[in-house]
Amino acid sequence: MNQDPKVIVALDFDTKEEATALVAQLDPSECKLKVGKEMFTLFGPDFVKLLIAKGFDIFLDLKFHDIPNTVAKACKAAAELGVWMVNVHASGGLEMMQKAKQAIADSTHPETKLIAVTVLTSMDAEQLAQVVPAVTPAEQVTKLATLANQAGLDGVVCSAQEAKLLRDKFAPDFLLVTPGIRPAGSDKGDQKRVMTPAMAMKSGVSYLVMGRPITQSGHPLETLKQVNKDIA
Ligand SMILES: O=C(O)c1cc(=O)[nH]c(=O)n1[C@@H]1O[C@H](COP(=O)(O)O)[C@@H](O)[C@H]1O
Repeated sequence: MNQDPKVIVALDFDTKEEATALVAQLDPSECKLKVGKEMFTLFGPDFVKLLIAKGFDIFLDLKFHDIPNTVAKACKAAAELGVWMVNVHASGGLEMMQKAKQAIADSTHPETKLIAVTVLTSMDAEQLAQVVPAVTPAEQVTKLATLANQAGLDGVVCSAQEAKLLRDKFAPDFLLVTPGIRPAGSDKGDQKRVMTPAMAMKSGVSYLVMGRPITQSGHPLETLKQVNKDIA
């Protein structure tokens, strides 16, 4: 029984029925689950609590980005739902991340992990240049991860392409959580900075976030089992 599965399945569905039909096939020893903006907006905290009650570790991916006071209170509220992990955007700044971390520490669930999104995996160099000039994705990821580390966060969301760089720079327990994971031959969709599951783990990633390659595969359970085998 694996107490700490490495795959986080992103539940990006617009009906509760589709999500629960998938979840019914899954076991908390095989994967964790991610609830993001779409499902949280549609179905709220009760949906999250239902998944927690089934024994899954839940990554509540709401990517908070606001003034420090607002983000701190939102992170406290998220932690007190009993989720395993919460995230903010590192570009919200050092003070925002420090206050968020402190709010979780002062909450009823201080063990909740807090990580920061660096550069979205859907952005390539060209798209990044439209918002932050004269910097490569790797440089920007490193800069924001350094800030998150300084703020005392548990880790970052980055692409697996930056994982080796960050793994060499930070302590082994600094979590690298990587979306943009695509098994060989699968559709990239809107993801730009991608890597296969096995390569990502070899690069020092802590957890793989996978949505469509599993949920839209037609046989999600088998796909998940194959990924778990590939990274074992
Ligand atoms: O924070 C995230 O989870 C996240 C950050 C990021 O940079 N890129 C990214 O794709 N995500 C999320 O990870 C999931 C990836 O899903 P797929 O592209 O379907 O595998 C989605 O739910 C995204 O919202």
